[in-house]
Amino acid sequence: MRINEVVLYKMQMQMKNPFTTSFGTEQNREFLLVEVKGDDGISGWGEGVTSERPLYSEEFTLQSWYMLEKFLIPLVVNQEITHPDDLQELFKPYKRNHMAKSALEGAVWDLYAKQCGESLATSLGGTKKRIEVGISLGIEDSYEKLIQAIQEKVDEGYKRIKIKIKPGKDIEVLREVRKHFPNIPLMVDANSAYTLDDINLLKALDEFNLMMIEQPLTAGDLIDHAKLQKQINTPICLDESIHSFEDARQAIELGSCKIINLKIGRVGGLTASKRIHDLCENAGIPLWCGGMLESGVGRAHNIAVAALANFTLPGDTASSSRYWEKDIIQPEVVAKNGVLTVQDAIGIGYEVDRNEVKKHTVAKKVFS
Ligand SMILES: O=C(O)CCC(=O)C1=CC=C[C@@H](O)[C@@H]1C(=O)O
Ligand SMILES: [Mg+2]
Repeated sequence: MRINEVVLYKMQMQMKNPFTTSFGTEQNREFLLVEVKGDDGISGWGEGVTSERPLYSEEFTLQSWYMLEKFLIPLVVNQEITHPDDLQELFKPYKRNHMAKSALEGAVWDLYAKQCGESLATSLGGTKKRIEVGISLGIEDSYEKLIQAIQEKVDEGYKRIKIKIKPGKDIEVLREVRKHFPNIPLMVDANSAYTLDDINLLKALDEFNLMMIEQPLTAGDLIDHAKLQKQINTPICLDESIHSFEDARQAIELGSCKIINLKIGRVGGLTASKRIHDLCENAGIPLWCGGMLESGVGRAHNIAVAALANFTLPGDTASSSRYWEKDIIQPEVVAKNGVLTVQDAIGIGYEVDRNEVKKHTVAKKVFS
């Protein structure tokens, strides 16, 4: 497969509602799209899931743009690529920068699947045709608003509800939620807001019959999570501690978690995602696909990867309409009663709406 041209887009899209976590609030999403053009005018698309500020990890959009322009795109443009897996080796000399690598690698995977005449899910080895999804709710500023938001999403049929917690907004919030919703599948995401000094509070979470507690301790930590998991019944799910296959291998060996929230951008792309998937499948560690407030391109990639067999728990890939007045793909992603259908169409399975992309493009560069 020859990559004749690469187009880099910096996008700005206003989300319908602000999304607040323990480290900040986001509404005006600034992210990247990568388009790779092969022979016969076929394009592959990938999304860079950074934000304007390095709040989630050390990566941010301006830095990702530079990483792609200066180092990664030159390795790929005007090159023959035998298989998207080859990019792992090609990108190896450059450390981390996983979201930048994932944006370009994802576009090449989409092009590869289209040229093979199959869906991206199929190219990845995905077998599932339907995917159960949940929804991640940001921190609300009142109990009433949180209860109302949960009720709305339960009524829409989402298969699990994820709420954010942080010190001072945890036990009481969960008591209130469980008072209204004693039996819904419920999980919490702490986004690293706690330490082992909070052990008694973290033990108290066992009372709420949570599916899991996501990333309670420091980003990147495995040792303290392993100590914590031995002392609480609630399964720990890791997000910001799993940036690679190696992290996943060590987390499993140490017993740092019982579940992993896989994010394609965080681990450096679809090839790494497949490797982590296979490792976790063999170790009996279930996965679900996390979200980074993606546009439809990133959402499509998340659906494709969640078609792999060991993605057995509902992920965060909610409908496009939860985030955007109008998405940049057609058709939009629509979860029906908390279930998404994996597209049979080739590649990511959705058409990229070039007019919509143009409306939200604030910078663009063509490499050929
Ligand atoms: O895309 C979605 O709907 C999930 C959003 C979400 O929960 C997150 C987005 C980005 C960083 C995190 O704060 C958080 C997460 O931990 O998954
Ligand atoms: Mg998380």
